[in-house]
Amino acid sequence: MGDTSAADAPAARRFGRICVFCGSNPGNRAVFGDAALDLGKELVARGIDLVYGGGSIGLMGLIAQTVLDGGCSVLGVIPKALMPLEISGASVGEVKVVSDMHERKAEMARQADAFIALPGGYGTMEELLEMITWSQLGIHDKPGRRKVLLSKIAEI
Ligand SMILES: CC(C)=CCNc1ncnc2c1ncn2[C@@H]1O[C@H](COP(=O)(O)O)[C@@H](O)[C@H]1O
Repeated sequence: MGDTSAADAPAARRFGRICVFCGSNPGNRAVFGDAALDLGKELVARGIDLVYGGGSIGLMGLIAQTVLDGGCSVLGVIPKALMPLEISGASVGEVKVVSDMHERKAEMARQADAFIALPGGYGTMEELLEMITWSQLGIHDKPGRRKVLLSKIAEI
């Protein structure tokens, strides 16, 4: 009794901030948007902050707005060149502008304790696979604590 292992600790204590990769489009089925909303609400319920690709459109915008509205912090990481393409209107939460895609992924990985992929297109798959291979190569700086969580991926 009283000896709580890390595996038994509440999620909020194990994962302060989670990186979510997801589509820059809403997709062609309502279930994709539902999944983004559900995950956003779940992060809020567990007091977990979000790091994501910084877009205000598609599933990215949906989950970011849900987490922000729920009172958790949102950090978007986006290359300057992509801002006109992926931010429409106001940005969501704090936005960190980086120089390119490689720096974006590195910064997202640095800021996150774990990764989740929601439905998305080729960009989402590329990001997720890179995080998995970095883990395989030991590039993640806390390999024992980092986890890759694979959710549903669908081409949208
Ligand atoms: C220049 C270069 C190294 C390209 C490699 N390809 C990529 N690397 C990293 N993120 C990407 C790449 N292609 C798209 N993304 C990002 O992945 C996110 C989701 O894209 P998608 O809707 O799933 O499609 C978008 O923010 C998009 O900017």
